[in-house]
Amino acid sequence: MATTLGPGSRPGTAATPEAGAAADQAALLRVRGLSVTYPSARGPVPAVRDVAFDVRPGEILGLVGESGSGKSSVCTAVMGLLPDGTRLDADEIGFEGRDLARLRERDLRRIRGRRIALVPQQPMTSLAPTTPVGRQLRWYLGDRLDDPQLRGTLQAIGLGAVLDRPHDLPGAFSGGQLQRLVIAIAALAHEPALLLADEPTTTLDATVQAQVLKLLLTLREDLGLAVLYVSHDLAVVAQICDRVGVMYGGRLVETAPVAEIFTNPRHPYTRALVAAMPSTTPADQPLRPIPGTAEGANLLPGCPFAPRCPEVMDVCRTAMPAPVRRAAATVGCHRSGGEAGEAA
Ligand SMILES: Nc1ncnc2c1ncn2[C@@H]1O[C@H](COP(=O)(O)OP(=O)(O)OP(=O)(O)O)[C@@H](O)[C@H]1O
Repeated sequence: MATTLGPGSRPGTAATPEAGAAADQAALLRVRGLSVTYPSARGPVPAVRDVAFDVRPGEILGLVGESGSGKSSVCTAVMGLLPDGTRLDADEIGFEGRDLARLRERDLRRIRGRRIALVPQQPMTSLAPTTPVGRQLRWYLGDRLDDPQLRGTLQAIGLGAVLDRPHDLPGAFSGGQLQRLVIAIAALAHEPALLLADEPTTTLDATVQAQVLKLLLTLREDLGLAVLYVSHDLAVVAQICDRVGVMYGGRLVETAPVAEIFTNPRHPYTRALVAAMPSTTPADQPLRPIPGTAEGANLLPGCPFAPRCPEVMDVCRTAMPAPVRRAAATVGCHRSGGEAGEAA
């Protein structure tokens, strides 16, 4: 697609990832020491534990992991939308020169939706079900909706049906159309620097999913948007991400450029995840699911993957390995990370 979405060009991506301090300084979002603990009748639930990562301008960072690994909680923490009573600890949630972990709600509200926008799993959670779509578009885009160039853009990203039927309610459109509408509103209303997309294609079939992924790539290309893309599906992440963070039991066990996740996975959990993908399994061989379950992994004092790890050592059960930088990757593993790496 032509670059028609708006002014500004893509300010650079992590296609060639840098390691070390230079990369840290270039971060748009810089998360350090992030922990999220929910209260529950059975005691505190440590959902995210001492997580650190960067999202660089114009970069798409995937956050993958199985259900319950803490991906959504990371997004909710960054947005400052954790439920009341939840404990948030963070050395830093740095974004455009401010520490979101230390901002008052009033100041966070000015950033939410404007500089950081959220694309939810279910588009209907951010649309008003009884208000025609045309009116909702106008709420967010105002008079810009009459601009032929913007209308052309909306057409080009597959929202022609929404423009042609402005009086219809959201329920009259397909899930894929509504998800594109929500993404367009999130990206075009204020032109944020960062989009948090939490499993935005989970409920869509493969063809529509591909259209939504293409839209995100277009927005990144044309507006320079950075995206934190949450998914349990490594195959989806492979299609759009520059780098991938792998979560397990509330920990970020590995972060690496997307190609390395597939060709040179360093953490045993990442290796098991890649081996379990249908696309990496020859057609005549059965899938290789990871034995055991992740139940209770977030409560373990050592590496959360230790009980299922084929390479486990005694130390893995008692001490969480410190993340170590190895080339462009960061890995937290006593066996794979500890040899010649540099402390991350
Ligand atoms: N509001 C809450 N109160 C108590 N526990 C919660 C709450 N929200 C999430 N959790 C727990 O925190 C852990 C992490 O949940 P989270 O939703 O962040 O994981 P996830 O990786 O995004 O999972 P999914 O892919 O299923 O959304 C889980 O054990 C979950 O049950």
